[in-house]
Amino acid sequence: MNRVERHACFGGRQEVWKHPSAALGCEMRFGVYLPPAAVAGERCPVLYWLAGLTCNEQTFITKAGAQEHAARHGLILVAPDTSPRGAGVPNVDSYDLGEGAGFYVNATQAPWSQHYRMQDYVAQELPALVEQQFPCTEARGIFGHSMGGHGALITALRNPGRYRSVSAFAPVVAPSQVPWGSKAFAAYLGEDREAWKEWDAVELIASAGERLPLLVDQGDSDEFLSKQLRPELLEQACAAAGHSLTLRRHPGYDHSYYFIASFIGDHLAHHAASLR
Ligand SMILES: N[C@@H](CCC(=O)N[C@@H](CS)C(=O)NCC(=O)O)C(=O)O
Repeated sequence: MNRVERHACFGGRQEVWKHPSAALGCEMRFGVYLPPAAVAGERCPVLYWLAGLTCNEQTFITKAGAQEHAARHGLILVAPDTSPRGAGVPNVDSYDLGEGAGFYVNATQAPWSQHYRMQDYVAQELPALVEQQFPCTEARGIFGHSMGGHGALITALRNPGRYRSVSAFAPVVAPSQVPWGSKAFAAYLGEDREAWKEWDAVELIASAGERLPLLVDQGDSDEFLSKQLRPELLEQACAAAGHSLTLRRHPGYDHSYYFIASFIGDHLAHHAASLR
């Protein structure tokens, strides 16, 4: 594993690392923010951010403004890329499939199945690397945006006991029922919709093995709200299952990182309350 960037930031350090990924079969990069406590050698909890379509490991670290809050709470932030990339990795000329659009699933269909194993990467391989390299406690949280909000929800729901906290900004809550998710799942998982259920938060909520309370923020001027995000489906699923959900709808906010930056402090506080 090699460090490719290092910047002083709010008394701690923002870094970017690259490493060969066995799960994905390519080189991957991730951003890691080390709060002042971690720089001083104290073990800190780790909060994982999963970004949305078209993003990479730079998007969150340059746009969300999370470092100031992570410094205060003593949280390590880890922000991976959104898909495998590079020579030999299948891709198509489309912003919502292939590179930048891994959807945090393990693909089962050719040509995707050899490299597109983002669930194994974010839930297993990356935490193992991070916990080896940086001063971490065993407390993990996970959050994300849009496709990455979907990723955070399903990763927490599929791995009971692995995370202590979860939240999302404008998540794709029911990929099986919306165009982005249907397109990606048909390609990565095949046409059998039964196989999609284990990668769909609204489906997973009913039989969740653990009921971590969910914090979800959603802008009501989000251009993807009614077609792709559909938070009311998560509301209904949580009500039916007795799963705690705080869904906050914010008038005037869109889908961008300006929205994320406006409420990122609340999410860091939500995670710190469970992780510290
Ligand atoms: N209209 C966008 C659709 C994709 C999009 O909105 N991506 C969101 C996540 S789903 C994002 O965070 N984009 C990167 C950014 O805002 O920096 C595009 O084609 O780039």
